[in-house]
Amino acid sequence: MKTTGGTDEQKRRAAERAVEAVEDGMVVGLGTGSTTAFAIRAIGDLVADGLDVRGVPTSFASRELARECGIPLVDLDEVDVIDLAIDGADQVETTDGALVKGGGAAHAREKVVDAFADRFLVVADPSKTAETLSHPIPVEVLPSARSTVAATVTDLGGDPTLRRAEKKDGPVVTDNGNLVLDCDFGTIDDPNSLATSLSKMPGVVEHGIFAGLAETVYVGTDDGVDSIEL
Ligand SMILES: O=C[C@H](O)[C@H](O)[C@H](O)COP(=O)(O)O
Repeated sequence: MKTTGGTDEQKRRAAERAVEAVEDGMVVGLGTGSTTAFAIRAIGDLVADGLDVRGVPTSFASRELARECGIPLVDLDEVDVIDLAIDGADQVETTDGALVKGGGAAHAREKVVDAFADRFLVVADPSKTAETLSHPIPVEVLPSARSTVAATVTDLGGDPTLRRAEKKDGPVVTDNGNLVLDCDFGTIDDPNSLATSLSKMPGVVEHGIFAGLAETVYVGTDDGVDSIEL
């Protein structure tokens, strides 16, 4: 399910470029995933050198990593502002920066943090970029609404698949105690319209289309970083 085509070097370059925007005194949203992990480690190095920041984690995994890296943490409801959020993506539309997120099932908390942040920087590698979105959309659903949401997604032209756990029998259960339907809509010509339709479905907690939120996408390459300004 997750796109893993990029190299660690590409991910690290993108992440470290984004971390250049972190300044003393900031509250920083800490996304989830293998690319953002490089950013969290880089912020941890800066904290060890004396940088004063507080991080708002977006998942159990990002909280755990940030703790290991020595980053002081705060909960979202303890802050009035998030100055900057850094987060990865499963697919990035290069024309207007719409994203698909949630390959790690963290998109519900990520969307709250990324949308609330004054600046949202995306870190990615070239395997994530596309002219048009086509990655299946992760949809977090209340467990009791799994079948009704799946039926409505099918009516909308999508093909929903319950995300299965890899080292446990049964489904993936999110940090919020819900299930995930990966919904394949083929090529998505109008992400905003699909996002609106998914948001309206009773039982949907959050979907993985992040449209109109990112300020800049940093794409790490083999010899540098490409910036997509949005
Ligand atoms: O739920 C997970 C997040 O949305 C991740 O940011 C996304 O899946 C990208 O992760 P990675 O950098 O590991 O490809």
